[in-house]
Amino acid sequence: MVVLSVPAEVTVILLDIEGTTTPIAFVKDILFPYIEKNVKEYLQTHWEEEECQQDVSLLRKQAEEDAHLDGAVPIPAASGSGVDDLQQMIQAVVDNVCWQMSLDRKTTALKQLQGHMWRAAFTAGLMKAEFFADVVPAVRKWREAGMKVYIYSSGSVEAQKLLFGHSTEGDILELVDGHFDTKIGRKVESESYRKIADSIGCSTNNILFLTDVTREASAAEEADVHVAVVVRPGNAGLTDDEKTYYSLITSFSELYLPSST
Ligand SMILES: CSCCC(=O)C(=O)COP(=O)(O)O
Ligand SMILES: [Mg+2]
Repeated sequence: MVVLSVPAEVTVILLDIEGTTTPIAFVKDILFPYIEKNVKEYLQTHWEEEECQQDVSLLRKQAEEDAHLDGAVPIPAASGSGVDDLQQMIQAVVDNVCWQMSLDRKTTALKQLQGHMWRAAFTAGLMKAEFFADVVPAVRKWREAGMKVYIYSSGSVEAQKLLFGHSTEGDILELVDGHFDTKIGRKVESESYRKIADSIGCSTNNILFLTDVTREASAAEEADVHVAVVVRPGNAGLTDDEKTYYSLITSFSELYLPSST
């Protein structure tokens, strides 16, 4: 078995979700289709609620920023009060959400709405989040060795908590010391990792970030965070240069903590 030694200065393990703790297939085949199938009905049912209106406002703001993009779907400002106007508005939001999802965009606006929609499905027991078999035993071991474990995902903090709270391994939320999403910054920007370190109260070089995406690994490394790229079934392939450059693991059990002999 390949073993990757965790540097002694590391006290925090920061985990990506999709492609790292959780199969991409779970996200692409279960979570995302749920949104596409239910978004219209969700908007029709919850439209008058404050939370839904905040989600729509954020999506509209994002749509304005995206106006220059090919195929972008605008969301008109709320105007008339007729039934037809409302249905047109809802359809514009649906089209915008589906357009963003077709590009697998990671905007805070899209992720916030998705998190709110998944709430009902997880709490009703309609969905359980999948984790790779090595994840929970490794996280338990790291914590026993004194490591802190945080999540940094493009999925909203609320969605992250749903996944960890309703998983095939049961409620494993207590295994996580804290959560970060794109509200702290995009995962491909190094400043986000500095802000995460500040928020945790450690130096960036006290953090080891595990992710499947090399652009994220590169941004973290630029901020002096230690990184390893996680290779899982179904993940995007890496170039030969990436395979040579990055420390690679295929299971969390390949991480060796000097303090946990
Ligand atoms: C945690 S919510 C479900 C997954 C998701 O929407 C997503 O964008 C995951 O991105 P990640 O940064 O975890 O690769
Ligand atoms: Mg990922």
